[in-house]
Amino acid sequence: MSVLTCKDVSFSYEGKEVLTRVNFELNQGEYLCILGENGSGKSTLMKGILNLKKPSAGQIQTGDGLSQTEIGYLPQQTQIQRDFPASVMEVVLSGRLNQCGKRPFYNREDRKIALQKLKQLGILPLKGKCYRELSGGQQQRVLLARALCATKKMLLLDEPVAGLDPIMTVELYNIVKELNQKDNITVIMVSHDVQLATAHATHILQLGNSQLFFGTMGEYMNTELGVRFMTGGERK
Ligand SMILES: Nc1ncnc2c1ncn2[C@@H]1O[C@H](COP(=O)(O)OP(=O)(O)OP(=O)(O)O)[C@@H](O)[C@H]1O
Repeated sequence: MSVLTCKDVSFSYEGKEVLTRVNFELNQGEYLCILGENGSGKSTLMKGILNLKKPSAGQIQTGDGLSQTEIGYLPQQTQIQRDFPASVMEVVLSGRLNQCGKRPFYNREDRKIALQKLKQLGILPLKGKCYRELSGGQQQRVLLARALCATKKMLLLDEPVAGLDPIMTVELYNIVKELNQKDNITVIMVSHDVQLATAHATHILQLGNSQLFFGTMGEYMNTELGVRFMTGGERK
């Protein structure tokens, strides 16, 4: 049974369609990389999967025990978010907000999970530090720990390595690979960094305001589009 299904999904802003008829299914433990040029609809689809934007047509369904509120999300970071004046622990704990329901405070279980995720990502010693004083790579680990507080099943990552140096970039992709391969977390990632981002992907979805390709990585590399995109003939 699929964990996520997009059936004939389209999106519009102010009546203008920006993404047309997307169709794909993912199973638990798969790793999808969403590719496409600027403005091709990648972030819009991410918002749809997170239920932050309603499709203008079609349906997005979660299954196999996953609810839409249980998806961990690592958003694209803006400068304002980079300067967020909160402690690392506060940022990570905020990943538990959806699980709090009507409860207006974090409980012991929330704190236990936040500490586990900090430890898992090797950043426990940073827990009392101010988020805005961390390096870009440390900040992304904190945001990943926050996203993991929201889910055991599915992670959505929107440009997770933007602004990171090459070493931190490889480190972050390796962490995501481990979460996918060891913990069987389904991964959906948007990245500009085609070669590295797709290295561990099982599936590719390429958008160009409609669906240009969906299939396995192997199938993608057998298409002219795949070869052109992966070898740099077409950027982003
Ligand atoms: N809030 C909005 N209001 C109106 N149009 C929007 C809005 N957000 C996005 N769009 C338009 O929808 C289209 C798809 O945008 P989207 O951000 O999903 O693309 P993207 O593939 O994520 O781009 P990028 O790689 O630049 O982040 C673009 O033409 C964009 O201008």
